Amino acid sequence: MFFADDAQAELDSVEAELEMVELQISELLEKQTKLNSRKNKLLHILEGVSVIFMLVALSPDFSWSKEVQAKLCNVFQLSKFRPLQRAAINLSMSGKDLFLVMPTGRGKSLCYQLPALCSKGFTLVIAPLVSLMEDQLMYLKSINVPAVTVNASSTKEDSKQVLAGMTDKNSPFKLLYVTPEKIAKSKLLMSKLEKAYNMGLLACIAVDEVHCCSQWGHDFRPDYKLLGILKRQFPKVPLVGLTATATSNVLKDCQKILCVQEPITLTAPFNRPNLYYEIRFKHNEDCTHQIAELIRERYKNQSGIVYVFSQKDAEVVATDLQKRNILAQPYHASMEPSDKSLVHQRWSSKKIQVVVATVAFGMGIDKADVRFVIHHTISKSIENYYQESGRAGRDDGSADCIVFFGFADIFRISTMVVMENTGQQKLKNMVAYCQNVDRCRRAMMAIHFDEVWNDDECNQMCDVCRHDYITMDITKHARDVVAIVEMASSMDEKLTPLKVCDAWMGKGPAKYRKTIKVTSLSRVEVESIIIHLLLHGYFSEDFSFTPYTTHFYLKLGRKAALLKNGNHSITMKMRRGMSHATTPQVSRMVRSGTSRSPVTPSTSPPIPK
Ligand SMILES: Nc1ncnc2c1ncn2[C@H]1C[C@H](O)[C@@H](COP(=O)(O)OP(=O)(O)OP(=O)(O)O)O1
Repeated sequence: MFFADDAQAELDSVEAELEMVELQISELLEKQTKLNSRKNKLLHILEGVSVIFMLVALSPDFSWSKEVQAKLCNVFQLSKFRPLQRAAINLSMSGKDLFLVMPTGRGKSLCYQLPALCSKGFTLVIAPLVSLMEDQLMYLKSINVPAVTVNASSTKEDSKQVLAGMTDKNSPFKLLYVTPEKIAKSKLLMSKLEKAYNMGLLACIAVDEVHCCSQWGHDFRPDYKLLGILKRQFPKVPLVGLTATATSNVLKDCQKILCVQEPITLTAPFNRPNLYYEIRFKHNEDCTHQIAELIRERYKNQSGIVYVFSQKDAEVVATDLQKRNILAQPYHASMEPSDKSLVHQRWSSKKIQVVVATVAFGMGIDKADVRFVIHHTISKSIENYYQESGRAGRDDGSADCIVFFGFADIFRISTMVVMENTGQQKLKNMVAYCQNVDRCRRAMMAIHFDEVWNDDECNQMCDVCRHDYITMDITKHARDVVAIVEMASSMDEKLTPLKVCDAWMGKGPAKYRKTIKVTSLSRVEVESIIIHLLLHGYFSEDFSFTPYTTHFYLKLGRKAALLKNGNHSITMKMRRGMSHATTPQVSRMVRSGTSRSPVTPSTSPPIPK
C-alpha cells in the first residue's frame, strides 16, 4: 500500500514535469517560428536595400526626376518628399512591383498619384470603399488632376465615357478608381483594360489597403482575393500595394494572392513620435464621465475621436457626452450615407468637437489636427488599434491615444470575433498589449510589426515609460481562482469571467461561498489576475452558442494542471500604485521594475511633450 502511494505520487510529479517539458518545447517552437520570420524579414530588407541602392543611390538622376519634382511643387503644392516617397516613386516608375508599408497619414497616395501624372496612359487604382474613392476624386479635382471612377453607382453615360477614355491615346484621365468587386464582376472593364494594356496605356496598378487580400490581415475582403488576375493578365505593368499595417506574413500572403513574383517591400518606420500612448483601467460606470472630463479639461476646443464597440454604444456615449455639454455626434455603419457625411463634414469644419464612432469611421478620414483618439473599448487587434489611433496628429503636432481597458469588453469582443480564424489570437495580442506594464508600448508594436526598435526612441511618450512596476508572485491566487472553475466544472456548471470574479470576491451564489476561498484583492487585481491566467493558458475560452447570442465561459486551460505541482509558481507584473501590493493578500514583491522618472500616478493625465 505504502509503495502504491509512493508510486502514485511520483507518477503525478513525473506527469507534471512532462507537461512542463511539453510546454517548454512548444514555447521554443514558437520562438523558432518567430526567429525564422524575423530572419526572412531581414533577408528581405537586405535584398530590398540592395535593389534600392542600385536604383536610387547609384543612379539618382532618372529621366523623370525633373518632371516629378516639378509636379510635386506645382500640382500637389508640396515642397519636399516625406521619407520613402521618392524611392517608392522611382521604383514603380522603373517598372518594379512594390509593397509600400507606411503609417497611416504619411502620404501613400502621392506614391501612385504623382507617377500617374508623369506616365503615358492611366493608373488603375483599386480601393476598398466608394466613399474613399470619392474623397480622393474630390481632392484630385481640387488640384486639377483628371481622375475618374466606375462603380455601382455610376450612371450608364458616365461609365460609357470612362470605358471609352481607357483606350483613348490622348488619355482624358490619369487615374481610374475602381472597387475590387468591379474587377471581379465586370467583363467589359477587363476587356477594356486588356485593350489599354496592349496599347501601352495601362501605366501602373495601385492596390490600396492591400492587406485586405489576406485573411490574416485585419480587414479581409473576399473580392481582393480575385485581384491576382491583374498581374496574370498584365504582367508588364508594375503593381504597387499600399498599406499602413501588415506583418511580414500578411505581405507574403498578399504577394501570393496578387501573383507578384519578386516585389520590393519598402517599410517606413511605424513609429509616430508625436503620439502619446496610454492605457487606463475602465471602471464601467464612470468611463464616459472620465472621457468627458478629459475632453473638457485637456482638449478644450480640440478635435478628437472616441471609438466605441457597437452602434448602440456610439449613440449612447454620444448622447452622454452631449448631456455633459460636449459637441459630440455618433457615426456608425447603419446611419444613412447623407447623415454620415454630414457628421464627417461638421467635424472636419470644427462645428462639432468629437465623433463617437465605431470602426466604420476609418478609411478616408484625413483630418490633420486630431488631438486625441480615445478608445472607450479596446480594439479587436493591434493592427486595428494602430490604424485607429493613427488618425491622431497627422499634422505632426502632439496628440494623445488613450485606451480604456475594460474586463467585460474583452469577452464582448471575443464572442464577436469567434468565427474569425485568427480572431482570438489577435484579440489576445491586443489584451496583452493593454495588460502590459513593463515593456514600452512602442516596443510592443515594433515587435508586432517585425520592426527593429530601440527603447530610447519612445522619449517617454507612453505611459509604461513613465511608470514603475512591481513583480508579484500570484501562485496562491491562481490556485484559488482555478479551483473555483474546477469546482464549477465538477458540478457540471459553466462560469462566465464575470461570475468567476464575483464568486472569488464572495459575491456569487451561496453554494459556492461555502467551498471557495474568497479573496480580499480589489476588483482591478482580481480582473488582472484572471486576464493574466487566460493569456498564459491557465484558463481558456469556452464558447457556447444560442440562436440569439454567443456566451463566453472560462474553462481550465492546458497549463492549469501545473498548479498541482507544489514547485510551480506564477509571477505577474503590475503597475506600482495600481495594485495593493503592500497588502498581505498580494504575495511578496519579487523585484521592482526599472525605475523611470518622472514617476507619476497611474491615473494622471498624459503630458505630451
Ligand atoms: N511630402 C509631403 N509633404 C507634406 N504633406 C504630405 C506629403 N505627402 C502627403 N502629404 C499629406 C497629404 C495628405 O493630407 C496627408 C495624408 O496623405 P495620404 O496619402 O492620404 O495618407 P495615407 O494614404 O498614407 O493615409 P491612410 O493610411 O489613412 O490612407 O499627407
